[in-house]
Amino acid sequence: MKSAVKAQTKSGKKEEKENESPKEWKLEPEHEFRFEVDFGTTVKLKLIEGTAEIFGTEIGIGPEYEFSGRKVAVFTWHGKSSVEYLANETPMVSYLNMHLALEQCREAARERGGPGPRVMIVGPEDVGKTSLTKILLSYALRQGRQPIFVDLDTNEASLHYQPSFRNLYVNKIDDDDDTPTFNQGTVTIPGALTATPINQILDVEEGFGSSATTLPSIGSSTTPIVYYYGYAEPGENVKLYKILTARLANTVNLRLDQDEDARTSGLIIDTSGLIDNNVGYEILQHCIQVFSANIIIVLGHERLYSDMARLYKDQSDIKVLKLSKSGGVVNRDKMFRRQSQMRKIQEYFYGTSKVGLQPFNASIDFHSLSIYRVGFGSLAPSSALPIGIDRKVSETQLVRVEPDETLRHSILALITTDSPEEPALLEANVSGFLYVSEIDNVKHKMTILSPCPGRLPKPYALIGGFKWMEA
Ligand SMILES: Nc1ncnc2c1ncn2[C@@H]1O[C@H](COP(=O)(O)OP(=O)(O)OP(=O)(O)O)[C@@H](O)[C@H]1O
Repeated sequence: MKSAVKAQTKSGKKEEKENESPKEWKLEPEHEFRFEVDFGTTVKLKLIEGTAEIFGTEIGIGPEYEFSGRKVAVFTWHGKSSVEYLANETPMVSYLNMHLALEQCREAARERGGPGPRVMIVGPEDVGKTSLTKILLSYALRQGRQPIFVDLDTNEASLHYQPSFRNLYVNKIDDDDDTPTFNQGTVTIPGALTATPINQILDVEEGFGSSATTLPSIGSSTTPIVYYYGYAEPGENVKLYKILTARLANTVNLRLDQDEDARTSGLIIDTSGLIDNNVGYEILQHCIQVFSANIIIVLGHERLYSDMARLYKDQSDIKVLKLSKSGGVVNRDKMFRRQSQMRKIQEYFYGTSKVGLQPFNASIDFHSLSIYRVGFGSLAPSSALPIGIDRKVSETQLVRVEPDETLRHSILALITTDSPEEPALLEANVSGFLYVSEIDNVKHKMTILSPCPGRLPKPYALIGGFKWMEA
């Protein structure tokens, strides 16, 4: 069988004119067609014949897929042709073998009724951790599994749901079983720690999500779980990051107790690229422990692999494995990362080019929303902390933020708690995000952009370090 793809570039924000004629590529078996698309440029891609996949998700023959601000690989297992400028050295066979090994663990788990593999993917920045996560999740899904995707990379918001259904504020937390829910049909933003049961095909254009029309009901076991850390880097507030990841792990375990398919399918955990052997290792070991990860895949880093293998050599229940980085993985500079973060926030409120959303502006009184920042640490040097508060305590100290000019352009995470006390506030799950567009100090009002109209569900919000400007 022959696989052929056609790609066409479109650029120029204003005219949106198609400025390149389509090109056609034919892929040999186990070859990859790689391309990078800048922000402001769009590449349309179409599979003409054969079979192909993008980070594990199959693309169909016929439809046009659009990419902007993305770095993409189209891979085929079956193609046949002789075009030598397509990449033929890909580690996809080793990724498939990894998947097959995980499948064996899942099958054994199903027979025993026990837990499936809890896989954590670790490595430095830009080695393809998120891409491997997508591939393993997609392959598992294609075999009828329902793994939970845990995203501990606060730099990115990989979770992307086609927001065809928006009813954020009816988000409910069932106090009895302590399983917070995050409504389907939303995207999360950078700074969030999330766990999402993957039971629908991943969206090839956006990375994660679903364009399926059948969405599970609110509060079902398939809705994502979201906590707000508020910063891009786990090292920014290590104590808070550890508290929230432990909390997320606990909630995931509760979810798994109730859902046999997810339990036997296991977890795939994507991590941040922080691997320095000081706080990076401390955080990794903490995450391995709280999620009871039993398969650690080290991607593209020999030293990290040998350190991890040494650290867990006496724990026979934990396997440390290594896989190589794909030659196609692209380094993203600070600017590109920042643009990706801003785009995710934009999409949270306004949707994507395919599924647009209409957020709502509202003017609310200062006193109708209590905003808290976690930690003095990120705000002030030790010498500037209030007397009697040391930095360790201050990292998780809740500080009430009085609205003023500095709040303008901030992102707020609305949390579902009835109590303004620690730890309820600190560890509450997120029901949605708001953007503060204006502050009126005279009238004591702020203008917020909200994904849905009406009253705020709970009057508490957390603020982190993210600022955004409406384009
Ligand atoms: N085989 C490939 N061909 C082309 N591009 C790729 C390939 N694999 C990954 N990429 C791209 O390279 C970039 C980095 O990959 P990815 O996000 O998977 O790395 P990461 O290790 O998760 O990075 P970080 O930890 O910094 O978030 C992404 O833009 C991704 O789309």
